[in-house]
Amino acid sequence: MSGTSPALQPPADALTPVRHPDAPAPGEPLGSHYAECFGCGDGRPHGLRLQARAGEGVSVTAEFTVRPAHQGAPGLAHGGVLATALDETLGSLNWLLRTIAVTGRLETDFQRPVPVGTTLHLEAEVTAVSGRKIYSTATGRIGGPDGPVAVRADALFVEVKVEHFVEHGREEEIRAAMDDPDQVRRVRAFEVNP
Ligand SMILES: CCCCCCCC(=O)SCCNC(=O)CCNC(=O)[C@H](O)C(C)(C)COP(=O)(O)OP(=O)(O)OC[C@H]1O[C@@H](n2cnc3c(N)ncnc32)[C@H](O)[C@@H]1OP(=O)(O)O
Repeated sequence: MSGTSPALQPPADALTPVRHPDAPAPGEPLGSHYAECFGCGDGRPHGLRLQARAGEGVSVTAEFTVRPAHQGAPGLAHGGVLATALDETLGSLNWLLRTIAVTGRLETDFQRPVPVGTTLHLEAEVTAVSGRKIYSTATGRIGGPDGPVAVRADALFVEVKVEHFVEHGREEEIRAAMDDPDQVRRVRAFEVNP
């Protein structure tokens, strides 16, 4: 069964998303936005280490290989981990818009089981923008980029100011990210428009 709730239907006057002029070229890897990110960082031993690259328009592709630490049932990926892979891929679209945004709603369909050792081939795109609301959709395929869809999601990201992280994040991590001498890493940690 699949379907999208009314909260994820863009309003009739929603705008077509616009790729930021400084967005990485299609095919270019986006790299991790934050080393400690469970979705894409190298600093988390059991993290997903998802690798995303820019696509055409406001779209990305990404891969994530399911490891034993990601199991739910024996030999199968945990559904929450798969939702994380979708969320991370969708979140990386922010870098093409150069908008700071967080997931407000994520609706996921799990259509096929995903065994350990499988590489999930993900694609995501922004479909519409309305004020602070960013509507997007993603699929995860197995067996190759053109293989059958195993998981899919529709999402609503909501634009926030950098204060969202500063006010709500634990101080020690915020401080460490803010004090990073590497300007690019500092900017990417919060996906802030430089
Ligand atoms: C740096 C990038 C990292 C990327 C990592 C991957 C992405 C993530 O996992 S982010 C982490 C998970 N997400 C979060 O922690 C977000 C927690 N939630 C919040 O902080 C708030 O609820 C937040 C910011 C989403 C919205 O709050 P607020 O800023 O007060 O906005 P609010 O006025 O309530 O809503 C704005 C609009 O969005 C809509 N909206 C907000 N939440 C939802 C929702 N869950 N479903 C549908 N619509 C929603 C509202 O209806 C409103 O619409 P309209 O403008 O038409 O009235």
